[in-house]
Amino acid sequence: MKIAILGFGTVGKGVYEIVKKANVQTQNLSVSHIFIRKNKKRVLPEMTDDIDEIMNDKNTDVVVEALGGIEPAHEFILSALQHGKHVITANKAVIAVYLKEFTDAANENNVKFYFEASVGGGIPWIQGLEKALRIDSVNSISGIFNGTSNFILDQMTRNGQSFAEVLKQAQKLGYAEADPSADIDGIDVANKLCISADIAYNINIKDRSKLPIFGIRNIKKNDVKFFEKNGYSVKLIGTTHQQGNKFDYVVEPKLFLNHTLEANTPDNYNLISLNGDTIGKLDFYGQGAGMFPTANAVVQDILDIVEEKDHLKRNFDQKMEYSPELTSGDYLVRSKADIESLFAEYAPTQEGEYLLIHQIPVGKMHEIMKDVLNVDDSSFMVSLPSNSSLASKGSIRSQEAVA
Ligand SMILES: NC(=O)C1=CN([C@@H]2O[C@H](COP(=O)(O)OP(=O)(O)OC[C@H]3O[C@@H](n4cnc5c(N)ncnc54)[C@H](OP(=O)(O)O)[C@@H]3O)[C@@H](O)[C@H]2O)C=CC1
Ligand SMILES: N[C@@H](CC=O)C(=O)O
Repeated sequence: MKIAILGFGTVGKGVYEIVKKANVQTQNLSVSHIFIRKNKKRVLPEMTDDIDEIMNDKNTDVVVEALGGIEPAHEFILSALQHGKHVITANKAVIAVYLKEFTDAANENNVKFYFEASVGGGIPWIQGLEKALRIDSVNSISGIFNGTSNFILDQMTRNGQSFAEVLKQAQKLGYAEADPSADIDGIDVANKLCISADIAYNINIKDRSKLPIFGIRNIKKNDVKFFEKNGYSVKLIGTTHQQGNKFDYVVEPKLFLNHTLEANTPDNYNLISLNGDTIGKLDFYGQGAGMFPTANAVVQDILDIVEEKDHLKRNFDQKMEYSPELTSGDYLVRSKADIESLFAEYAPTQEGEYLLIHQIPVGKMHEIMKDVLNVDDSSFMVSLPSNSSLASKGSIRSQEAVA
């Protein structure tokens, strides 16, 4: 099977090296082309800057898109599918927007569109979710979906390093996106959660402008210390629940007691959980970012094509409504501005530097936080786990589905 790799960065190079190493399973794979920019030096014989040469090459069976971003990735993926080539991509940004279009194009052209590496890096999460869906309805998904932010929060907690210092390390290690604001502002988690929810509920989330997303850009060493002193670790979490024809969806920092699996998920690792009606809670854990874990997931998809292993068929045509009120929770907010009146309905109490907000609908919390950021753009918020002692003493309670 001949493979063209579009983009020769962290993931593209990883795929190239795994294919070149050729063990028993991969020995029939070879790289036909590597697509690079026009201004780049061609240091390998497979390199080309001519995309048409790849699309028109009848001997190339699979295109691995590892460019990142929306365009030209979207254009090249569609074109490859229309030229009768299977496509594998790790690019969650483009899939989150065009999953249905790519799936339809793959079906029309009788080829495969696989994207395991796009969520959870090396973790077989999409495969696990699809397997669960063969039997169950999956009514919630939650977890740590971003390696860079987990690495940052983990290093800040364990080694007391500053945010800026650790972000640089994550970039050097190849974990961060080309524009790392996607990692730290929660956009990358949002993309991965959209893809997961689309598959789990067989929907096509189109309008993402109203979805509540709050990242870790504003977290300070002192926040991490305060949480630690109270027995908590902070993690950037993506969560979705489904109830009847409604679903919710949120990306936000959340506290976890120090003995929990989430609190003990280190470095670039991800921990993603689903809840199915017969399987119950199922956890998926592994490296969520980095060259070889991600490339491994890409090559696994290629091997599924070689072995003619079909993935679950979804048409993303169920109609479901996003509900900002399906879940409520307790939050801590740190802001230099006088914000108590904004939360007057939700029994705010002062906890040291923080305002503790009780049982507020998640959508409402995020809406008000936009106003808070308008008056102080360094404000930070964190969601509290269910039954947290901090919230009940007035000292930190919870996010619970209003079932
Ligand atoms: N790194 C990781 O751990 C993971 C990454 N991913 C996803 O995989 C994809 C690739 O990520 P990664 O390898 O880290 O990114 P990199 O930035 O390391 O690599 C992307 C490569 O593609 C090249 N490229 C971008 N646009 C073009 C273009 N228009 N024409 C030709 N070449 C282009 C870049 O060149 P240049 O440098 O000149 O811009 C670069 O060499 C992204 O979608 C990312 O979200 C998914 C899971 C994990
Ligand atoms: N930047 C992403 C890469 C993998 O998806 C992350 O840090 O998780």
